[in-house]
Amino acid sequence: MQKILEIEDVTVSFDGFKALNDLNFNLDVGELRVLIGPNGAGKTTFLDVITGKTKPTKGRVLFKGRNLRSLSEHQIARLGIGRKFQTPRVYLNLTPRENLELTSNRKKNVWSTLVGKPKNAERNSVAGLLETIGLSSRADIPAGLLSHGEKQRLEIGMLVAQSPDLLLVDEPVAGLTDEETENIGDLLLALAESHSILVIEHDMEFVRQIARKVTVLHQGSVLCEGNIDQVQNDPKVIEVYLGQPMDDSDTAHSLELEASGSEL
Ligand SMILES: Nc1ncnc2c1ncn2[C@@H]1O[C@H](COP(=O)(O)OP(=O)(O)OP(=O)(O)O)[C@@H](O)[C@H]1O
Repeated sequence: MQKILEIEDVTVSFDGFKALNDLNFNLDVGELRVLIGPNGAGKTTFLDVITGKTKPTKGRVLFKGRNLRSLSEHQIARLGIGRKFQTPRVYLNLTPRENLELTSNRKKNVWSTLVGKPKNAERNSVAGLLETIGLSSRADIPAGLLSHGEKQRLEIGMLVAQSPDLLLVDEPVAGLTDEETENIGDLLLALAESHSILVIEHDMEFVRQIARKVTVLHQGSVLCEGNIDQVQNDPKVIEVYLGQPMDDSDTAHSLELEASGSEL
């Protein structure tokens, strides 16, 4: 299977503290993977080394076989990596349609004339995207009037409008209702048919909805990888989530694991 992302022995040190520690990770082309781990496990740093925001102290990050070492964040984004941050960043006074047009146009000016693929362009047309993200009937109202979940879907649409090959999605369902959470899950599953996707998420019910394979990060390394049942029943994972002194948010994470029906 062809790899879209290869992380080889990556360490990131901050003043001697290893936020990532000899990390190895691969993502297949077309795969949808979920990354979980307790607070401070290195999840954000993991995304930062992929986007080039942080450079590895040691090791290599390859995207489509290309070493990203000497590339800037901007160059890496143009190679086809799109990142969605936790809080939606949409233009609230513009409509969803205008938000999507703006993102598509910006890309067109800069880049798509060079790499434009008609099929993708068609799929990513604004009308098609509005349908994909379930906002066709809300396309022409100010985005400020959308619910939090709808804004999240709009921002995912804006990301897709830039035609990335790899989508990095950071905690997309934090603070959403159950129904909105399920909508986001369905959207990511639909996008997974034509993209490689890496999602960071704590909500285990959501992880169960979308994940085929889960990677657990702990102290900057991969602790365990497998399907959701394998991961939730792995003694090492149980220990990490429940066997250590925890702050409040760690407790919240472990409770989510419990609530999801595992044997924890
Ligand atoms: N710029 C930095 N300088 C020093 N330490 C850092 C820096 N960035 C991250 N760290 C440390 O590295 C560790 C991993 O942080 P990171 O934010 O990647 O974890 P995380 O898994 O995303 O956690 P959370 O779930 O709380 O967001 C933490 O202990 C953090 O304090």
